[in-house]
Amino acid sequence: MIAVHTAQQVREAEQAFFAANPGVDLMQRAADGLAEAVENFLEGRGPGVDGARLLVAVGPGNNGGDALFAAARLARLGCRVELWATHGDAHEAGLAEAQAAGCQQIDAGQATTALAEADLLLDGVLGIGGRPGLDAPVATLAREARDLGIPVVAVDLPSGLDADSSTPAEESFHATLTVTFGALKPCHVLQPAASRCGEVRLVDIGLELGEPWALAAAPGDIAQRWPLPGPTSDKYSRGVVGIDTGSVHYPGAAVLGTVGALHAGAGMIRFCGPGPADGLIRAALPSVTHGEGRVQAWLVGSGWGDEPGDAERLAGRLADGLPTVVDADALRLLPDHLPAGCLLTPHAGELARLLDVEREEVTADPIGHARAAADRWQAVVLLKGATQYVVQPDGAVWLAVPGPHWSAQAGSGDVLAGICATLLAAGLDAARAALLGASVQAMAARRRPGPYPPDDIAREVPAVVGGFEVVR
Ligand SMILES: NC(=O)C1=CN([C@@H]2O[C@H](COP(=O)(O)OP(=O)(O)OC[C@H]3O[C@@H](n4cnc5c(N)ncnc54)[C@H](O)[C@@H]3O)[C@@H](O)[C@H]2O)[C@@H](O)CC1
Ligand SMILES: [K+]
Repeated sequence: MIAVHTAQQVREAEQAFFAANPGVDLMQRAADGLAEAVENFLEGRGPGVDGARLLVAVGPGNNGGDALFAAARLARLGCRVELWATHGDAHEAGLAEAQAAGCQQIDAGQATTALAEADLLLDGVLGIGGRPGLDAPVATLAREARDLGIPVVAVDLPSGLDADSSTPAEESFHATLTVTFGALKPCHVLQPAASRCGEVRLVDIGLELGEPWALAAAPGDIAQRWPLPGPTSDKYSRGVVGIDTGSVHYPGAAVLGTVGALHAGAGMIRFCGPGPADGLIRAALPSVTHGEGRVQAWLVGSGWGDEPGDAERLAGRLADGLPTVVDADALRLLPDHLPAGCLLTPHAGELARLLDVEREEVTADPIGHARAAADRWQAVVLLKGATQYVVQPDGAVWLAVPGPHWSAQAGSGDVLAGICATLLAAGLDAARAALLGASVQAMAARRRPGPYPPDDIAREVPAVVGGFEVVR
């Protein structure tokens, strides 16, 4: 799992480092890592470092300082470097060093001309001390770089972003590569801000960071944690999933959830939903059984619509006291108390309704709202979207492996709820079920980028899971 820390946590670690190591200059470590990353980028992209033309946008703080010391190193390696101090002031020692190494200082007007001929724009305008958004001349440069297709390497984070927020300001740089120091910050991993960062490279500058703000899963984490069958496995030990989803109006959601549960490796599925879906599942998925019986976890809510008797339908399933995935329409009907080990799977709109707030409030602070729901219902919340947040009642946050943007389509959530129910039935706790379920669906979608329907992506899950056995 990859640790994510807030800007404040990084600042505190920096202060502690300076107190313990008074003679060490962290900016030089950052500049070393940054220069090396730019060098690799130029080598990988064709022009190479010798003779490459760099435009460096330098802000007033230490982010600009990092950029200036790195620029000096790159100039000494043969780059032709032009510097624009975007706010007049620039890190004094850094500027002196860059000029001594042969970097040329230019003004705003010259920066536009220099950009057109640059192989790369180094964005050292603002880092973790930046307020969101860009002043007009810098915003213009950022836009021109995009229009001209000039690659941007961002120092620490693309200027204009708030380090701690998933929501990007309208004006920011759009980086091809972001070179960050000490730790990943929320903007590097949370969509849609993360899409402004491009590839993210972390440079270790020796900071000692405490408890992370969140942990982000990588594919290897999922491979290590996925429950695989062994020589003593049978259908009961692998887990029996009870599915009570679908309605007269929405039978498809029930089919999709059942497809998801089956392709994630359920030992057995008992489908207990109403008529139309039951018939469709009988025809399409012959291994699914039908009717009541012993199960180890329930999946409820997907495709229920708004029917009289839904509250009783939910209460009846929760009365079993089993771990339950509560999805979609059942989220509107939550009682005050849920059995231990339940998983709520709202998207932003459903979470907003659950908490009686506007959807925009949830998208502005997804984690805060997911925490509020997890605390109120003492259940794990999987908040779905471009970033999938797994939030536990104690406030801990995990981030699932991200998927391609193609996954944003009707039916993905139904499949995901089915995958999670299989993992609950296999005995995983709700947080692990959510993390693994959301991640494996994303990994399956990554195998088939394109507008494939969610059931096609579900049918890709066995190949991903089969690969876990090989890795372990
Ligand atoms: N904290 C750390 O551990 C380390 C920080 N380093 C670098 O230092 C950076 C942080 O430096 P600073 O704290 O000096 O902050 P920044 O360099 O991010 O920016 C602060 C300056 O920009 C001005 N400013 C903020 N928002 C603005 C806006 N929207 N438009 C115009 N001006 C704005 C502020 O008034 C201040 O003068 C990091 O991002 C990183 O690049 C590295 O040198 C290594 C270690
Ligand atoms: K920056």
